[in-house]
Amino acid sequence: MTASSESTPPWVACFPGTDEVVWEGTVATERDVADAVSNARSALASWQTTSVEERIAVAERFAATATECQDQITQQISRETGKPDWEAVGEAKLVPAKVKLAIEAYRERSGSQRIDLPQGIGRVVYRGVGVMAVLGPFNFPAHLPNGHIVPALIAGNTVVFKPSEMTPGTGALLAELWQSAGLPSGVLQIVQGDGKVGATLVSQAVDGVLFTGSYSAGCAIHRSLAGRPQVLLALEMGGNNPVVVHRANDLGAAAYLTAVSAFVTAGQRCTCARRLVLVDDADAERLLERLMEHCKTLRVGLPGEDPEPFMGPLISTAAADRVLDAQDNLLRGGATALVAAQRDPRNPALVRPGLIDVTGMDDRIDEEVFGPLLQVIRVADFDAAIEEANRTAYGLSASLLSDDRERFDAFRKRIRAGVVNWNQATIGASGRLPFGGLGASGNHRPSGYFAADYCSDASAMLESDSLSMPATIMPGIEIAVQ
Ligand SMILES: NC(=O)c1ccc[n+]([C@@H]2O[C@H](COP(=O)([O-])OP(=O)(O)OC[C@H]3O[C@@H](n4cnc5c(N)ncnc54)[C@H](O)[C@@H]3O)[C@@H](O)[C@H]2O)c1
Ligand SMILES: N[C@@H](CCC=O)C(=O)O
Repeated sequence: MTASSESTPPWVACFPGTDEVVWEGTVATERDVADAVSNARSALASWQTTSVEERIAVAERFAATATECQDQITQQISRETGKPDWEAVGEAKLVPAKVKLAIEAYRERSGSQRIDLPQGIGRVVYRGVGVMAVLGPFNFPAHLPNGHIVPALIAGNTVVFKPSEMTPGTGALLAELWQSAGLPSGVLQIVQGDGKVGATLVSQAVDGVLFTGSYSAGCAIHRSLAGRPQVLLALEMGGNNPVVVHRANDLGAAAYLTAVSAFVTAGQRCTCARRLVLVDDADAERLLERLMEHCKTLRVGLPGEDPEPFMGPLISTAAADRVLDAQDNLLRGGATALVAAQRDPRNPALVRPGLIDVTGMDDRIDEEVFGPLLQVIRVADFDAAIEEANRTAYGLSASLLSDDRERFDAFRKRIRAGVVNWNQATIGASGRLPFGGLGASGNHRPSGYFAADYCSDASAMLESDSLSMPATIMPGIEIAVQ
């Protein structure tokens, strides 16, 4: 299933912040990538013409295998990302769960329809788009690529998958599980390597590119596809997500949900809250006190530690450096640290969460800091809070924590985000709902329940089962006597 290669450069993945090798392999050459796409193209005709029930049967075997191998998936995720056990297990469980959801979504959204029309029988028939390139991120190395791969395979596409260069082993394991489930040869190809390998894959004759990752990489892919409108591009990118708290009676719950939104997965979820928007009153102070307490006390640590940490390390020392640099820039620009994010001495990729008041800054930069750093912005009233929440080119997730229904009605009508929550964290999106964002966060609601939509092409068919002259003949055509 892995594209073969003779003299490719080696690639190792390490446990975050260390030299401990957790996966060894090779980087795909241009030739490997071209071969993988060609193999996927050769496998397409036969996979597309198998019945959907046969494809679903393979997906269900994959789900069964992934359930049996839950421990192995958990360990690989944990070794490559440093996620605490509770979190790595949670992600491993999402792998088989996605299959059930994708089958339901396929049947509900891509099931053939018959419509009786005056001119004959109308049918809407769905078939796969073709060869799909899937580019995965590191933060959910199993769940997020799986969210593209499962619906794509069920719909009859073949796939060339490039996992994140930080988490190649989890990607390789997913491909092995499909192989064990009896997926025909060529239908899922895997190529390993960094963004350059991803760019080579996108430049090949693929029919679709299903991407989850950063805005900058998504833009690069978009640019590289200019002039190829026939290639479907589904982009799931980042966010600069706000939590607005106003008229919340239970400030303890508000502080807890805000901390979870901002710091789960060490702040490395696309849906993590980056900004906390507060109407500047006494409640705001009380909420911030509780939140500062969470920042100081929540457990940061490594997988396997007892008691179990809430959050693990960032993906690498470089990623931790970027978060701490971003904090330094904010502080230099006029922000105040309520609790400064700090590196933990045990591992250079471990960072304790930070809470920074940026209200006084003249010029706040609209960028996604992918780590445990929450920026507080105080405003005069609720109207200003919604305006502030919308002050971003992104639009992925947004939460309002409030007991006031009218406030939520105003919020949901005005907020620009694909995921809009009320008295819920910004994270923890349901797989039963569409997922994705507006603006710089992406398009097509990729992943989530609506992934079924871009994995299938709809054909409109008009059918009559016998050939005869229509009842009405168009003007200007003489019909010769038979
Ligand atoms: N919206 C979402 O659902 C979602 C989910 C997870 C992560 N993300 C975002 O992903 C980012 C973190 O993940 P990451 O660091 O792995 O992202 P990334 O953009 O660095 O990489 C994602 C994937 O794209 C590949 N890639 C990079 N440049 C490429 C190029 N020019 N052409 C083709 N492929 C290329 C990478 O090798 C990797 O496989 C954050 O911005 C986060 O918000 C978004
Ligand atoms: N589905 C995840 C986010 C995916 C991106 O990182 C959540 O909402 O918790």
